[in-house]
Amino acid sequence: MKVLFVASECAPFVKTGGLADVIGAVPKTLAALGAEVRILLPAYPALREHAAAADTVLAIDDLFGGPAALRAVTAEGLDLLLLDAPHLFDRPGNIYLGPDGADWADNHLRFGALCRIGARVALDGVAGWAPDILHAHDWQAGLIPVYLRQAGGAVPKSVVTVHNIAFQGLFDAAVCAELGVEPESFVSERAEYFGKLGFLKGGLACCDRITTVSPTYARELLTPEFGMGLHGVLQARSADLSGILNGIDLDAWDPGADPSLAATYTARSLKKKAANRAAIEQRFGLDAAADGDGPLFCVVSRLTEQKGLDLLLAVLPGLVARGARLALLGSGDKSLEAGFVAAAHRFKGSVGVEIGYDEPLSHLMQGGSDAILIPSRFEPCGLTQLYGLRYGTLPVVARTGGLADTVIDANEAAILAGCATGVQFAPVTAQALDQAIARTCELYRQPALWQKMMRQAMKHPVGWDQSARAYLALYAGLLGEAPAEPAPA
Ligand SMILES: Nc1ncnc2c1ncn2[C@@H]1O[C@H](COP(=O)(O)OP(=O)(O)O[C@H]2O[C@H](CO)[C@@H](O)[C@H](O)[C@H]2O)[C@@H](O)[C@H]1O
Repeated sequence: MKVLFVASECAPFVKTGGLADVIGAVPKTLAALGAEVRILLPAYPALREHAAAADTVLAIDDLFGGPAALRAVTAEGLDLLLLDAPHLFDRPGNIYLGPDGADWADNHLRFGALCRIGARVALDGVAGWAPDILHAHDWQAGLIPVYLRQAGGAVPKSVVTVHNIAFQGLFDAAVCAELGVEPESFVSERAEYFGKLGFLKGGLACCDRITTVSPTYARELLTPEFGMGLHGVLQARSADLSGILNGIDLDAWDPGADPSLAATYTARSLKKKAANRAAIEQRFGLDAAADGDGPLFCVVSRLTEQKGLDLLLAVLPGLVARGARLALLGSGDKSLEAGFVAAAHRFKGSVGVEIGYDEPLSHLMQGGSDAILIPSRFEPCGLTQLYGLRYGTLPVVARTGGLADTVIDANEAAILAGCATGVQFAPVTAQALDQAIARTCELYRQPALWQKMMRQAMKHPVGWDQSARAYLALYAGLLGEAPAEPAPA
């Protein structure tokens, strides 16, 4: 089975968030299960070297204002198709935002071009390779099913995965002509959304199947509270919508072999985590923990409304009063950044903050912290709690989306049954978060129980195997083939 992935980011080459981790990881497991996956990505500066070493498989004289080429290369075990269009993608800085912090003014052309070429590869194939399935991820690839519908005739089956419905790719109707979105597609049954062109809306309306990244979020998306204006579109297609939980790359995130850790460890050598904790204390200017102190919490996150970190700011005095400490790595919203920097001054020695994006440091934080805080208002799946589970860094999470699906709350029954892996709280309010932090501190003061939970967390299956099989079964269903073998229990 041949599958074309189309996305705007892919780890380890270019990453702003969890989408990149997924695109960089799941094709490897799909390949191990027998699928042939190619990933179509823009050739940003971070990929230029790979593009230069690649074979040119398609040349385009004019792609929305300049020449372009499609280049095929295998890198880091992934088969990439790089859309080399310097006028659209060869720019420094953030892949979505200009130096002023606003979206690049031509994002409709940049990702419209990605979609246009994605549709062309899906329809005509490239260098003798033609996909059976087109799998588009998030709004940046959302127009492909629209183009396929416009093409008519026999087109490959298409799947759209929603990683985050907060980003929808809405543009002025005037761009339709430039992008080749025909009037037949600019209707409310397809890509029109209240007078605008909606990349994601179009994808959701025109694809064969829709997935999102956890079963709970798949249900939440059907509600006005979580659907962010697209709940009606999703309700109309609810029979075609399912949630397939994200996994993580077990090689890239392995506490037993992680080169970013001060000391590697396994469930049998948990004491070694102390060396990582010491490295975090030094890096963040935190006082060393004394006997009887609370846990070291960490946060590794984009600082946005979604992640609920304003709530954490509100309850920080309580966290510190309980003898706990916090190390935060993140960037995003300027007022949240300023709030955490101010908190680090106010609670010097107990709260340490690094504003920025630092992949190796994010690993060290998982390796050395006791618990990871994720108070998200909504969370399609969330990956940092999965990294936390694998690293024995117990997740303290809002009961929403994939967080609800992956962390087993340490309530009395779960503790008795020996299956607790973290702490959940609801509703997503400062008060409930404060109580969850208090509960975590109580659990931490029972070392035997805490260690048991760490081991339990580290045993929780977080790899891709089961979910990759679910994607294969979905593809097979679309192609009318027998479903893949069920995942082993
Ligand atoms: N400052 C920083 N420095 C280093 N690393 C940082 C960082 N800030 C964040 N990261 C990393 O970025 C990734 C974030 O992934 P998440 O899945 O938690 O959220 P995100 O909202 O980006 O993804 C969206 O897509 C994914 C994928 O489907 C869904 O899991 C999720 O719910 C959805 O919101 C993690 O690998 C994390 O370690």
